[in-house]
Amino acid sequence: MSFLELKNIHKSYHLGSQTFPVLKGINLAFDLGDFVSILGESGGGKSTLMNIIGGLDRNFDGSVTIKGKALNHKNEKALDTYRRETIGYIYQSYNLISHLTVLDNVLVSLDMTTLSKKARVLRAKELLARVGLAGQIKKYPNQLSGGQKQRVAIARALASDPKVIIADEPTGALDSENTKEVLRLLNEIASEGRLVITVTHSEAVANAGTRIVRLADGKIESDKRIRQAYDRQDKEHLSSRPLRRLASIKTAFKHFRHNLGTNSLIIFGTAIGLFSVILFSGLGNGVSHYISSQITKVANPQVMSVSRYVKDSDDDNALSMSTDDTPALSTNQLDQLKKQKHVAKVEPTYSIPSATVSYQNQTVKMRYASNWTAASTADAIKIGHAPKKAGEVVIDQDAIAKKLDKEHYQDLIGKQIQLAYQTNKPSGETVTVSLTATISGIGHSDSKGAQVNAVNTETLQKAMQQAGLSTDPTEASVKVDTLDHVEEVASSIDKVKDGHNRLYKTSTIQSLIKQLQTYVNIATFVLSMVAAISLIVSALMIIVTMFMSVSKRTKEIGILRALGESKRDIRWLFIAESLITGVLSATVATVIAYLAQRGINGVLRNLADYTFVQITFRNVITAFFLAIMISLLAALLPARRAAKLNPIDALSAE
Ligand SMILES: Nc1ncnc2c1ncn2[C@@H]1O[C@H](COP(=O)(O)OP(=O)(O)OP(=O)(O)O)[C@@H](O)[C@H]1O
Repeated sequence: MSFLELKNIHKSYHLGSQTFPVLKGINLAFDLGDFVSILGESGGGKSTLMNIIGGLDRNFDGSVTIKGKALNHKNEKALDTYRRETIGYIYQSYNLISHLTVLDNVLVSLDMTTLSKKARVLRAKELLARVGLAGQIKKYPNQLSGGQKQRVAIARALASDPKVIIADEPTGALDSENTKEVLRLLNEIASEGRLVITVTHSEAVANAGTRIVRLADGKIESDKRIRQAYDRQDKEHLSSRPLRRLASIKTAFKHFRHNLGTNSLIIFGTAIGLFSVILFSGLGNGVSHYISSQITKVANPQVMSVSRYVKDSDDDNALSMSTDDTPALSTNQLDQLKKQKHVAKVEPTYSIPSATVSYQNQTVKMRYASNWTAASTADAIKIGHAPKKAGEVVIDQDAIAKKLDKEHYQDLIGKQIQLAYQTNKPSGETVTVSLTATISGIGHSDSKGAQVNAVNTETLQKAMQQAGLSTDPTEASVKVDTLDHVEEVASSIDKVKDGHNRLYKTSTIQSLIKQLQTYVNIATFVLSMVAAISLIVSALMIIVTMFMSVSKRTKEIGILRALGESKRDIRWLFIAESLITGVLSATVATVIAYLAQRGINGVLRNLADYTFVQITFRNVITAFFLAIMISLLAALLPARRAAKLNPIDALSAE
């Protein structure tokens, strides 16, 4: 039994409806230790036969057997393994990978062996030293002479320790000196117990081997042994494995580096889209935090106001206030509110629409006042303290205090004022409520027009009672134990029923913040859409680049397939390159976004003492996620196309 046998091989090419038979029943048997030359006229089918022997061609009739076992040409994986383990190729045009160094060209094949990284590099260096290129390992193919290139190709063909070396016109492009060296090497390879099959036009080359097979008209014309075959030494063979993923990533990275100029532009273009996503999200964060901080300054978000629910009123509107027609909350109802889960405190809220303040001999009009509750913002009190004790009052700095004593308004603390206002009893009768209180603090609101005038609740209630008014409020302020429970408490109060009728209506400042934040989110979304469009452009850019890369690298794909890489390896090669582009783009985008954040915040700080752009870690992660998704999607089609290429067609690409 011979090592490799061709049995009744028939092969035809089809052009339209025409059939061109090229091989018409080839039967050949090859043994290890032989250096066989196949001679024949041009177009006689030599290369076609080599592609069949080498496991690149699957469409033929007949069979190829290795050690008596037929190769299954239908099984692509089996063919990948066959090429990887058994076959080494040497071509007339060298077919080295231009963006890899001499060493890396040899390592491509070694990356599909089970050797350790160190052993792979060592073997590659040994093989290159054997072909006389020890000093050239860092060079790129275009820095080598033709003879040197062919010697790299020989080293690469031997790298995975294959039993069969197929050499297609290996000396066709070489001068006589280099031809001699290559033939010496091929003989040496055969003498190691390998089978060397070479295709040639040259009688001189053929005569350097051990056996000459002549092809004519698609058949074997003659098969002559001219020298005894070398001794077969069936040595231990290097074992192979599918290509390491990391090796694909490394090759992708090397190609990426090789085209750094173009790739930098693509990265920059893609980064612009990602940068806008990060920056706009950061701006959205900053603005919504700004809005909530401004609102929190005016009111306490942990407190909600509750009034009686009136049908047909514009309920659920966070900004709506109770009106004169709203029924009052009874003491029992205030108790009911206090019993709700997570409620910390319930206080009645009274608003005084217009009052007069008298101090010594002066009288000043007070546009608005209320009682002091948890909803009042302690932040607004600039001098003194809140009117928490009976008989205390806080007055507004500009509207009242400065009018009473322009120069020394601070000295008003501790002084007594009289406050009076008129209101209607339910019967329609007008009454005057008046009280005397000590100024405990002077307030100043940050929001324009708002006045900080507040009377101690107990004091106001007493004055109301004296005027014959009920102290049942139309509104109550309900303080919740923690901010997280505000929504929950509001919805449970809204659900309280008296029989079938809903009793209360809540209004939380949190819903106002939420409402405003919705606007900010909408604005951020619109900006993100703009960013998304530039991301789509970026994705298209990557797709086009990848397609261009596939057509530029068609030959490389053929070479890698011939070396035994599978379709999956090829697909992964392009996906890896696209992913590298995506991840680097996201990195560049993050750096630019942080720089822009610094610049913009620096400028805006002059307008308001606030950091408006607040890029979070989550924004950055989102950008990376988007970049990875985009590059994966962009690589999908080109990578598929690359993987689908027929290795023979790919190899013959210019
Ligand atoms: N993909 C193809 N489609 C159609 N015809 C093809 C194809 N490949 C090769 N042929 C034809 O098959 C025949 C054999 O081609 P092949 O390349 O095997 O010949 P060869 O003996 O290697 O020639 P040369 O010595 O010139 O390289 C030629 O007539 C060629 O035109």
